[in-house]
Amino acid sequence: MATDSQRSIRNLAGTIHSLLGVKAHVTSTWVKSVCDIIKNLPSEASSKRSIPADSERTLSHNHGVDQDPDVLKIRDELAALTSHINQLNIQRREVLNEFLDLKGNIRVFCRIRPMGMMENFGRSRPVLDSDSNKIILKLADNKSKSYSFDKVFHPGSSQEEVFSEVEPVIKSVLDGYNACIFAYGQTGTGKTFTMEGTPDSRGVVHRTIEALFEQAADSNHAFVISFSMVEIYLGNLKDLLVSQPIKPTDPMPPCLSIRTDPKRGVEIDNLVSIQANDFNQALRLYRLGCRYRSTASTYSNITSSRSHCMIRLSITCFDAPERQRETNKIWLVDLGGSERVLKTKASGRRLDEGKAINMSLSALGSVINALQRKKGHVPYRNTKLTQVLKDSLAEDSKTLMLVHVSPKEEDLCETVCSLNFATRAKSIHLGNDDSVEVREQKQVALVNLQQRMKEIEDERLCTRRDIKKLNDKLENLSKPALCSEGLQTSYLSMKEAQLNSKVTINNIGAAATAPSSGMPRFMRPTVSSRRKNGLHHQTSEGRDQFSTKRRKPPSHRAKSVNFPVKNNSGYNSEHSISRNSCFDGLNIKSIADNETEYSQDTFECDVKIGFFQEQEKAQQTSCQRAQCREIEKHGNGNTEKLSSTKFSKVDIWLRLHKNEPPINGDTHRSKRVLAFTLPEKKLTCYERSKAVILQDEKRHGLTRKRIPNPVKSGKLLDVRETERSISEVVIDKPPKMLKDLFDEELRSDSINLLHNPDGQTMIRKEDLVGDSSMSEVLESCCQETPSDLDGEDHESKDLTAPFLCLRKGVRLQRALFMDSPKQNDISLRQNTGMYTILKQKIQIICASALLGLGFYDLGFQHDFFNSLML
Ligand SMILES: Nc1ncnc2c1ncn2[C@@H]1O[C@H](COP(=O)(O)OP(=O)(O)OP(=O)(O)O)[C@@H](O)[C@H]1O
Repeated sequence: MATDSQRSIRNLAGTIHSLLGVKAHVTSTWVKSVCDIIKNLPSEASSKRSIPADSERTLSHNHGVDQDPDVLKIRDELAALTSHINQLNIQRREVLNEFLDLKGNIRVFCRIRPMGMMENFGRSRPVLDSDSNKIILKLADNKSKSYSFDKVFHPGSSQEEVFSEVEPVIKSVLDGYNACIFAYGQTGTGKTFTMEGTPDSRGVVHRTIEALFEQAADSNHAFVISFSMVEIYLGNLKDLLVSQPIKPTDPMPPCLSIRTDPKRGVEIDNLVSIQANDFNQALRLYRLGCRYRSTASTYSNITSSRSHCMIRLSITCFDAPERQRETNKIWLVDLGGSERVLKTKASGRRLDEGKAINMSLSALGSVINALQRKKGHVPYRNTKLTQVLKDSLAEDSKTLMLVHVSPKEEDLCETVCSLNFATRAKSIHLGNDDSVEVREQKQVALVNLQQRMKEIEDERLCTRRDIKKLNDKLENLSKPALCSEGLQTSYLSMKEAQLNSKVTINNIGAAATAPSSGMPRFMRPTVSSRRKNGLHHQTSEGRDQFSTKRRKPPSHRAKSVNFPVKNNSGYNSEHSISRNSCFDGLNIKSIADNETEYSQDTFECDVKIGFFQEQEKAQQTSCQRAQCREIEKHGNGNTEKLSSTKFSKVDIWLRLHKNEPPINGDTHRSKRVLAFTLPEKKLTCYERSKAVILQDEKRHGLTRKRIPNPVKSGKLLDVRETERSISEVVIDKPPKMLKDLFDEELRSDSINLLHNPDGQTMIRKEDLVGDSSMSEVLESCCQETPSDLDGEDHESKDLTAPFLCLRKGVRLQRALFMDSPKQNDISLRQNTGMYTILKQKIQIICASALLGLGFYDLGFQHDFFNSLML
């Protein structure tokens, strides 16, 4: 017997190998420690004896509860209801699909933009009439033309109404179908308003993401949802989750190319795709992407999109064989507006952008024409837009087109074009060739299906209510019994264990759904119950996040990004400070120029102090690259290189992307402190190193300056205040330029010195970090703690004080010591670095070349140089 057990322990490694199928992690030490544990286990008899009385009672009690006829009855009922709701889910899916198929794979809605203030006061008159499915165009000579669509939204329609028509598609997406929702129309007709919305009336993107996460959490499957955002600008794909190069020396983002994967359909190589665990995370990513969208002011629209913006949500579900496919996607597309050059009076870059948009829209039109006429060849390859949308316009995908029109008379031509385009799209799968009889039959079938769907939904709702009631009943039956036995603790720990295990089981809504996802589906709280219990992930933060409107007048073009706030629990970019500044409508036109705005939030701040950590760019990019090469392991053990960059955690991505402070293990070199003087607070500024240019500071009353000699100006206290407040706000670092590299070299050898009232020279301790040789020299010259930093008698011996005092009479050997009374900053500099020499040489070469050219231009080539030659 003993030998048997010894043998089985010896074979343990092999058994574990075969069970896990992973040999790499099972080391001999690990096996030994498992053996030790097994050896030290008490014998069967003793273990029986050692069971505490409480546990015995628990077991017997649980046994008792299990045997309780009431409990057994409830459990049976629950099982029956669960199976019933599963049946209803399947029925709902089938009916919905039938409904959508009958409606046509491409469904077209039309939204009429309200007449704006300017138009009401102008001579414009509306030329459209509409009912729920029809638009009637009033043409000249009392003629009219009507267009019918799946739904027409009149100018007063709300965002909710629009989304209610979109929602069925989301159900299909969770059923594994590819889908595409796109907004089409003339410039300024409200495409971005529909897709993006405003903080008060959120658009389709926001609602779709929310509904997707809600429905995923509500389903009995675990979904993995990844977020990507891309724009097609001037015919090129641009990843909106990757910061774009601003300066020539900024690293170029990886090239995005489109290819067709037999399994996954259309794929974009190198496109960043980040797994969002909940709605809030997806929203953060969306917000991040919106900042880089290309927008500009045009004659027709002060916040015109100059590109096609495309959001992709990829949905993966491994445990639902009934789904159409394991991974599917939904594209949410805000197309650029079609525009007439004569009308928009565009020139330069605006003109190029307009041309590129029109070209791709006309290519989309060609694709739709070909699909409508059922041509063999569909010209998908003509533009990036049609290439990307190829599999979303295919047979088994659901496409929604939201065509936008203007009611104005002067836009009649564009309105007719848009409506014709939409009509062609609408007829792609419904087929114009259907006879009237067939169409009528379809209409009847649609009404029936709609009715059936409603019935199923109602039944589902009732069943869910019943399940909830039974669940509560069951819990009430077990809970008091446990309490009476004094076993509340073990009950709670059991619950806790459940919660912990569930976090790993369920990928969706890690934080918000955690407390429930380990339970069977019917026991989980619904989205609304979570909201009631305060567990819902969408807190007011979510709203705040969204409240940052993408669009800014071009005057707010800026380089730096947002200001994530550090809270007690760490850095949290969700607290980005974002107040939409009032828009100076009068200035807009004059500022409109050939620059395209990359919407960013720099100016939206009531920030007092900014601070950022300079992370190694190289480290960041290499890290990104490493993730680009992420390998996905499949069940069969094979590995496959993923086509797109995948980040499994949104927080890691955001941290890397925003240069947020490292959490663990990340290295960083130095800190920069920016401080601003706010007019109302008169908070003094302090800036330790080179200025970072924030273009819009002045507009918002922010001024930035180097602190004058802090002691002389009595501002030393403020410096310390600044020190204390550093942790409040984080801002991004602009990318480095060649010039920055020169400066960096100087900076590495430069130390800022300050003076206290005793005339002592002080060095910030922080400055000593990083350059060990310099630190040693300086530390040898320093005495700990300044005698009096702020005139108060407090803690002058505090070793944590941020300053060191130089001992009197010390001479620093490594540098030139400039101690002019007018000079506020005293710097030690060594200008002997490689970059400095290189810079000097380049300057000399440039100067010589310019001199030579100057002489040549002055005509010396004949007299001066020729005479030299002779
Ligand atoms: N249904 C609507 N209700 C209220 N305001 C609207 C509506 N539609 C559009 N607007 C307003 O009209 C203006 C232009 O809208 P928007 O920027 O969405 O147009 P667009 O079609 O996206 O233009 P472009 O193609 O140039 O980007 C915005 O100020 C927007 O708020």
